[in-house]
Amino acid sequence: MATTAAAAATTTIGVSSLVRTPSLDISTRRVLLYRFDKPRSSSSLLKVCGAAPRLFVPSAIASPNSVLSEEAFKGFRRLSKSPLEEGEDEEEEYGSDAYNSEEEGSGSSSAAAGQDKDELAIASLDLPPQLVSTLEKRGITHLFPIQRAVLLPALEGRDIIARAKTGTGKTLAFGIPIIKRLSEGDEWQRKSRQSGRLPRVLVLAPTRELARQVEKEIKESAPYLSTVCVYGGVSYNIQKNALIRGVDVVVGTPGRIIDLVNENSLRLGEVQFLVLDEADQMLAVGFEEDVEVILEKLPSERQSMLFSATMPGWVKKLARRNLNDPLTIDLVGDRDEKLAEGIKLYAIPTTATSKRTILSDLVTVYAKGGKAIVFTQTKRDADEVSMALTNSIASEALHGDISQHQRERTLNGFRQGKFTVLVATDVAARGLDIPNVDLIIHYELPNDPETFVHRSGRTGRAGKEGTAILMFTSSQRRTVKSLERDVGCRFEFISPPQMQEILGSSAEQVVATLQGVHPESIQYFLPTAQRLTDEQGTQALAAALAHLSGFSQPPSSRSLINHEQGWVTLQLTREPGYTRGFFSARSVTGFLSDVFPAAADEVGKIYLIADERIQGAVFDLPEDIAKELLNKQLPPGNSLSKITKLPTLQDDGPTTDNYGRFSNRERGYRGGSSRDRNQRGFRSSGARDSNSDDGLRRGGRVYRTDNSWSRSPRGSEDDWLLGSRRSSRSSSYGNRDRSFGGTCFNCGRSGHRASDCPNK
Ligand SMILES: Nc1ncnc2c1ncn2[C@@H]1O[C@H](COP(=O)(O)OP(=O)(O)OP(=O)(O)O)[C@@H](O)[C@H]1O
Repeated sequence: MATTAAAAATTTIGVSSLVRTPSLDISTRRVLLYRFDKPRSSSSLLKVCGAAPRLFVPSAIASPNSVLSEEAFKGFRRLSKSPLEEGEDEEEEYGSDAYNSEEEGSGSSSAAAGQDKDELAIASLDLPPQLVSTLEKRGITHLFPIQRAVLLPALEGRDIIARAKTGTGKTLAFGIPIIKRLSEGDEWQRKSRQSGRLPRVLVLAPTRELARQVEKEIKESAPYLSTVCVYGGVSYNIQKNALIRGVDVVVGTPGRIIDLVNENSLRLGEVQFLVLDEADQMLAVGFEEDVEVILEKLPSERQSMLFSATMPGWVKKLARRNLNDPLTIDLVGDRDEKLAEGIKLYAIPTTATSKRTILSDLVTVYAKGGKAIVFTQTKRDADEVSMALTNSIASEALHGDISQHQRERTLNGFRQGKFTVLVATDVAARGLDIPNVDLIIHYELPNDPETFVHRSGRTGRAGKEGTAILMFTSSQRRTVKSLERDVGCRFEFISPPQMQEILGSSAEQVVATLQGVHPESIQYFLPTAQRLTDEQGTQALAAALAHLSGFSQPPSSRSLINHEQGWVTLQLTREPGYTRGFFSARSVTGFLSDVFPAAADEVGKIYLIADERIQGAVFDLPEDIAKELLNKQLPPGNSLSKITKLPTLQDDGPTTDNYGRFSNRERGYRGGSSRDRNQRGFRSSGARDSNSDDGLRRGGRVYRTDNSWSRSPRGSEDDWLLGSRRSSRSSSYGNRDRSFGGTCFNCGRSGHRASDCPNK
């Protein structure tokens, strides 16, 4: 048997020799650190990695003797396909182009690359032909690194603890060896025909969606096995009937499995393979007790594989108690970037009021009509954000309060492209494998680095490219930096898309949609189109594009500072000779009072330009006021202009809107204003609601202290009280305990507030 032979070929070496062996170290680094340039095809993971990973990193709970199965893997291929590799019956078995054994020894790099790739070719492994063919039909022809790393030890029957980046094929990493082992031998032939047979494989998943996905992956790879998925929220009957008919693989969530076990519909006495998928998430969603109960009911003679992104104490304990001398396979590493290659990361500063407007612009510009998932912290946010988006972009919410039936309909609709934006909470979207998601938006900061990795990992799957954007407020800037450190990634900081970009992307999306219009429909419109073109030329087509893009009316201007509609950002610069003392925010308000008092009254945030050679500031004004101001005669030495791009601004360090000492921070709510805010271009529901919501939801987020991530001790809904009290204390009164990172308005020096200024 290939398995036995492979086991015999296994080389066992100690950890220290692994670490000391430079060639091994180098090749592993190649796997872990290689960056994608522009991988596009599903096999690009292989192209990029070249060789399979070589290092199994033992953890505290792993065997001290980790196994280097490189040689064994080669042995597995050689033994399984010896005629090919030894040059016997080559033509007869595989045809002349199946494998060029001469190239193997040529030493040319292309030959080496070919060899690496061939090494991973699924067809050249000793797997059941049916499995090879179903995988091939799904475009799966070569093993991904985690699949290669797991294959041999799993076939040897080792218990395994494994970690790999998101979307890199963990399901088939355990799926392929288990399917192979289930499908071989006389016992299988006999058992596969028995009705009422008991499951030999149990896969535990933390969420229904993940369980469904694992079921799908196994069913599609091995349709000849009976795979049943059991999870809560749907009727028991269908699941029970399937179990009664006889089953090979049960995939499910712990709660429903226990229910079925307790009423004797599911008997676990013949389970030979246990898989714990996303074990750390079992803890996060409160399944730890259920998992422990299920494990106690399993036969002790079995093989167990545990996949987990992190190793919290409970998972370690679980592994210690239930796994037998496990081999740890870690393809992530602690110091390397934990995100799959090919995911471009951006971070964008926002404010509570501008978030929703920016969100739809980000989707327009960065998803370019493709699929996007927006992550929120709470179910209510998911509903509200989805509702707000629906005005401009087809979108649906996914969270735990939505019935299982509707959740499945929503996911199918998203998969099929019936709508393009899914707004989801973390639990609902964990582990989802939706092909071709182009964009992930973290509308709210994730609770911890792992959640960030999992959210972002919904894009850039199976070697494809993707984009993830983190939205944050100025008070969260430090958390963003910590996230970079913890995840080992770098964000590119971006500004909200400019109107020109939004218009351009909207038009491109319309053009893409036009390609889907049926030629027969087009025929009906040709005469009118011809007439319009004759009369107006390209103007007619541009009008149609503008209308279809949702811009029948010219777009209203937007602030570059907080992106609110109906506001514009102006830049004031002053020649040095005309400045009395330091140029400060006070200088701006003084200037406005002199030139146009209404502008001084309405001015929004003021930021000083961070260029020592320029004395200047940028600030927001309502569009109509700005227009009037720009027509005023200015005092000598001052110049004022409407800008389309923000210059670099001085430290926005204060957690408060401190520049607003001279500004109208609460302008959306300020009583006593004589002006009608809606006329001013406020998005009447958008701006106001989003502000209050975000205030409400501020809790439940992580309060990061001492560089550690911690969930607030209280539940997310009432947590905001704690959070908002904290934040209101710091925003209204300033948090004097913290060092102040901004610039004093009085003397212009940094490090203290104007109220504490020694020169006041
Ligand atoms: N060898 C392969 N070649 C091509 N595609 C593959 C291969 N293995 C898996 N895939 C595909 O890659 C996608 C991601 O796989 P999978 O969902 O197992 O990833 P994962 O590592 O479990 O991700 P997550 O951690 O996010 O749950 C799936 O659509 C799967 O069918």
